[in-house]
Amino acid sequence: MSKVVHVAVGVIQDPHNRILLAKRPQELHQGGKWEFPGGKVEKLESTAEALIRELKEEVDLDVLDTEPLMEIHHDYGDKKVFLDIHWVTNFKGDAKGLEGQEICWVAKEQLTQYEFPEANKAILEKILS
Ligand SMILES: Nc1nc2c([nH]c(=O)n2[C@H]2C[C@H](O)[C@@H](COP(=O)(O)OP(=O)(O)OP(=O)(O)O)O2)c(=O)[nH]1
Ligand SMILES: [Mg+2]
Repeated sequence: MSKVVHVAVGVIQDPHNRILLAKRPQELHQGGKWEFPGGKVEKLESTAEALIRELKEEVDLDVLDTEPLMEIHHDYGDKKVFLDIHWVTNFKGDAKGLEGQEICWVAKEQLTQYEFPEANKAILEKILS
């Protein structure tokens, strides 16, 4: 039995109600698909700490405040994930793809035009409800 990867995920919303998406590098798990920025929670780290660290590392944003949105368990067959998803509506800075990844701010009603990993279906439903 492979163990579950605990991932902190941020649904980052700007004052124009746009959401930040990042493209997963092709060579990674679920590569080429769009994701909400985030990454693995490390040992001895809380989800909030992981989210703050990952969003700084990946998109250069300083998270000021987060709010729990939902939790998703998903089995991709080759990998099991536990996504701990938070709203991020209070942050500082201008988003940049610091790891060379493509990023974009997308109006909520345009989100359905992007290809996401399977686990994200439930997140999309929640955001759009
Ligand atoms: N960040 C993020 N990950 C997601 C989303 N949806 C989804 O299924 N995932 C999955 C894909 C990956 O298996 C995992 C994210 O882990 P990660 O980004 O830290 O790991 P990685 O693939 O970069 O792997 P590694 O090289 O760092 O070990 O969660 C999402 O919206 N955002
Ligand atoms: Mg990541």
